[in-house]
Parts: sequence; structure tokens; C-alpha cells
Amino acid sequence: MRATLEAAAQALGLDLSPAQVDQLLAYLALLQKWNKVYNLTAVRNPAEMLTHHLIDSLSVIGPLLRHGAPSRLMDVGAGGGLPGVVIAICCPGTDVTCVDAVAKKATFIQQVAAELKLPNLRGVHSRVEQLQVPPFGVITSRAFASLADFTALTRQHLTSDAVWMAMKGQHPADEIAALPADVEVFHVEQLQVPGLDAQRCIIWMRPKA
Ligand SMILES: C[S@@+](CC[C@H](N)C(=O)[O-])C[C@H]1O[C@@H](n2cnc3c(N)ncnc32)[C@H](O)[C@@H]1O
Repeated sequence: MRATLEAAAQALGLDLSPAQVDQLLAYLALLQKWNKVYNLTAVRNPAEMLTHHLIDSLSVIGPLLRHGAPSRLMDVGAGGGLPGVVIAICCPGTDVTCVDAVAKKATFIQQVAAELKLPNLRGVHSRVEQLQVPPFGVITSRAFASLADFTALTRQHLTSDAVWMAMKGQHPADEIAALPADVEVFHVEQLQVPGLDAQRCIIWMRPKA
């Protein structure tokens, strides 16, 4: 597991410290341990969890750092913490709020924050559209909703210069076409996820002035 993760981080151009690799592996172990109780993910095979969840989420760190990691980031519909927990581990200067409508998932994130000693991570139980919190510089999602629903539900939580970052599989041309006129797609990045033979991309969006 460790060798695969380190090789993937290197292939993604990430300079992770041994402590960060430890935290990522400890997170994976917690995900496996609590999955049966909290029903966090349908993926049960440990090797698949590593590639399909952990390394898949790791692939957004480079793009996020190149954009400029914000001081506050929200991961909406975070579930078991993908990609929010991975971002909190890899970007210690960013406060990550993982929001989920299911209480046990938010509780799990709080547990991860405590066990991994991540002061920059928190789990919040709420429907995102009902949440009342200070705004965020970046809002991320993975397997959450269509681009139109994602942006509509979270727009109120953006700072004035903030952006949305949606993780998608193949290029979602139909979803982009269905976006309202006041949302601009300003960048689409194709991702190569080590160990995953599938299309992945990031859709960067911002409100149109
Ligand atoms: C398919 S899961 C994806 C979880 C995680 N991002 C991942 O990639 O494994 C979608 C999550 O969105 C949450 N969700 C759905 N609607 C929501 C809403 N309005 N506000 C907050 N969370 C919501 C669900 O509870 C669920 O955990």
C-alpha cells in the first residue's frame, strides 16, 4: 500500500512528507474500519479503495495548488471525506469543511480529524443549501450532483473571487451545456490517475460578473 501510494504521489508530482503519507494510510485504514458501520462507500476492496478513492482524490492536489490553495475550502457532499480529507492532509494551510446531509458521515469526518490530529479539518452535518457559515475560496465536489445543481446549491457560500472545482469522470459536455448563463467554465483539466484506467477531469467554474 505504502509503496503504491508513494509511487502515485511521485507520478502526480507531489512532494509529500513521510508524515503525510502516514496520515493518508491511516485515513484509508479508518475508512476501511468504519465503512461497515457508517456505510461510507460501496468500494470494499482495500486495493480498490486505494486507487479509486485515495489516489483519485490525490490527483486534484496538484491542480488545486497551481490554482492557489485557499485559506478556507468546502467539500460538499463529502461522504467519507473524498476529496476533503485528502486535501486537508496535503494542504495543511487550508481549513477544510466537509459538509454532508447524513449525520454519521459528518461524525466520521470529525473522528478522522481527531484521530489524525488534523486541526484544519471539520465535518459538518447539514444540507449545504441550509448551511450558515462564512464563505469559502474554493468549493469542491466529487460524485455529488450535476454541475448545475452543484453551483446552484452552493453559490451563497462563495467569497467574491471564489471558484468551484468539480471532479468528474469523462468530460461532462451535457452538464456544461445545461449550466445557467451566470456560471462560467474557465478551465477543464484532464487528469491521469495512476493505477486507474478511466477518464477523469476537473471542471473549474466561477460566477460570471
Ligand atoms: C455519492 S456520495 C459522494 C461522497 C464522496 N464525495 C465521494 O466521492 O465518495 C454523495 C454525498 O452527497 C451527500 N449529499 C447529497 N445531497 C446533499 C446536500 N444537499 N447537502 C449536503 N450533502 C448532500 C450525500 O449524503 C452523500 O454522502
